[in-house]
Amino acid sequence: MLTMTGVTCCFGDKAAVDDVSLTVSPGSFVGVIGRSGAGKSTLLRMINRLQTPTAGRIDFEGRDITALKGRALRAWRAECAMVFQQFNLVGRLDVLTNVMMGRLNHAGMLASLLGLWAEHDRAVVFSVLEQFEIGGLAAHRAETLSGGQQQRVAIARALVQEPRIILADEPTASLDPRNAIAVMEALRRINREYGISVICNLHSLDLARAYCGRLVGMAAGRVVFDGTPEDLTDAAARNLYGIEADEAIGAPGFAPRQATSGWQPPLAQLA
Ligand SMILES: Nc1ncnc2c1ncn2[C@@H]1O[C@H](COP(=O)(O)OP(=O)(O)OP(=O)(O)O)[C@@H](O)[C@H]1O
Repeated sequence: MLTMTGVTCCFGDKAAVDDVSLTVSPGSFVGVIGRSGAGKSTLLRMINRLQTPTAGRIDFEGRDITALKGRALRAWRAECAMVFQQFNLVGRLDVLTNVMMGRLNHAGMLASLLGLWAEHDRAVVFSVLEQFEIGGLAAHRAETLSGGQQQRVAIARALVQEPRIILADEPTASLDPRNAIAVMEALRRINREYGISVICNLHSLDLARAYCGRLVGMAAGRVVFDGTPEDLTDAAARNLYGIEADEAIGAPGFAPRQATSGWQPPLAQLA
């Protein structure tokens, strides 16, 4: 269970996130929605401590995340993997090496630097690449891939980290609708088949409604909506997005696809 209590983050005298209290149950798929500047990225970045809260407290299963330092903080970051809008891959390295970086915590730094990956780690990575239909790209340099493929590589890297939570910050923002759906399907698969919680900032309300079990709406740093996609009426959405409503609500081409995959074994059994 992830719990945020009275969490605030100020930049100068402006509160980007203002007194937010939220609880996220294990295995949830939560979409954080709201117009640009509402505080969505700052909220996610505080959970993995890329940003330090100015006030309040974040707890995960009895651990005070806000107080973590050094090795304990690094361990927490391995437990809550982050996926970014701009993928954050090393472009000149191949896909396999990029995804292997997600295993650093398991494989050890020296072995990783020398490329001495254990058979088990390689097997886990290849299995995940296959699941995301990018196995054939393992030897390709990351910078030669399309945006949608790069984002699936980034999600594969997050998954092989074996995190408890995946924090995805606008993972579809730079993708066309088809690739956006492929990326959301990858996140859904991680959530459903591995039971990993996903907290995902999304600008497209259609994607948020189609893929998230719970929507948290932010405005001016505060939580102003918290409910299921069904609870979010068009009027409430228009209120949330203000002048961005047409862009967020009306984005065409995001018809959800049904998940096609069956159950897969957890990572530990893949190799
Ligand atoms: N490092 C920073 N320094 C100063 N101000 C910041 C910083 N990061 C965010 N802000 C401000 O905090 C507010 C919230 O920003 P944030 O990026 O969290 O919003 P957002 O909802 O994710 O927006 P977007 O959808 O455009 O990414 C904005 O006014 C932004 O300008």
